[in-house]
Amino acid sequence: MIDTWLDKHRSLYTAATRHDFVVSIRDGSVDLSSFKTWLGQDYLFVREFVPFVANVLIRAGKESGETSDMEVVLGGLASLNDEIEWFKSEGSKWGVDFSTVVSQKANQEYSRFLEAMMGSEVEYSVVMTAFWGIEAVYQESFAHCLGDGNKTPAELTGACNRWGNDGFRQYCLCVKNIAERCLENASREALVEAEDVLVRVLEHEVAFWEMSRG
Ligand SMILES: Cc1ncc(CNC=O)c(N)n1
Repeated sequence: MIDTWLDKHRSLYTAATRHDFVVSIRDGSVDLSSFKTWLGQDYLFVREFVPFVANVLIRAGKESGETSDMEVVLGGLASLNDEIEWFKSEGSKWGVDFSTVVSQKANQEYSRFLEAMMGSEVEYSVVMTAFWGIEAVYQESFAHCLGDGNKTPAELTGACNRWGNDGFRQYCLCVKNIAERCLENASREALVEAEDVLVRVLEHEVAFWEMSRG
């Protein structure tokens, strides 16, 4: 199901996973002020993403019928704990003071979307599809920066490894499998909604990368 949707929305998926900012990290031409802007905004995003994932965790425990779903999501939540610590150390490395960073419009809109996804009327299959999309865009984007022939600056490989590593890729595949299993049993209405939510995630991710332009 998900691969069919990605094929249908291929140009949007490519825009989200091969954005100029990501390509500039890979080819080494990245503007460091763009990187700092992204770092500050992403730190704020991740703080909003934690309650969303916690909500997914609760639903995985109650609604999934598969004990392994909860373990997969718990793994994701645990890595967000490390991630917040990583952001703090990157913030001091780059001289970005998160306490003064103001959430930009694209970030606020993404947060509002995450909040809407936490409503009990949103089906588990739809939430899982959104969750997969959010994680997969970062995995694909940063793995690209580590791929053959990259000229990624050494000081940025930490960021790329965080989401581009093989463990994160495996975790995204687990989330995708959960979403696919849920979509197999979903109603026609839920399928329409899940596709729409996936498209909106991709649009939010493109707008998020766009903030790095300053
Ligand atoms: C805007 C955005 N999308 C996805 C991720 C990846 N998930 C958790 O870190 C992220 N950090 N930021």
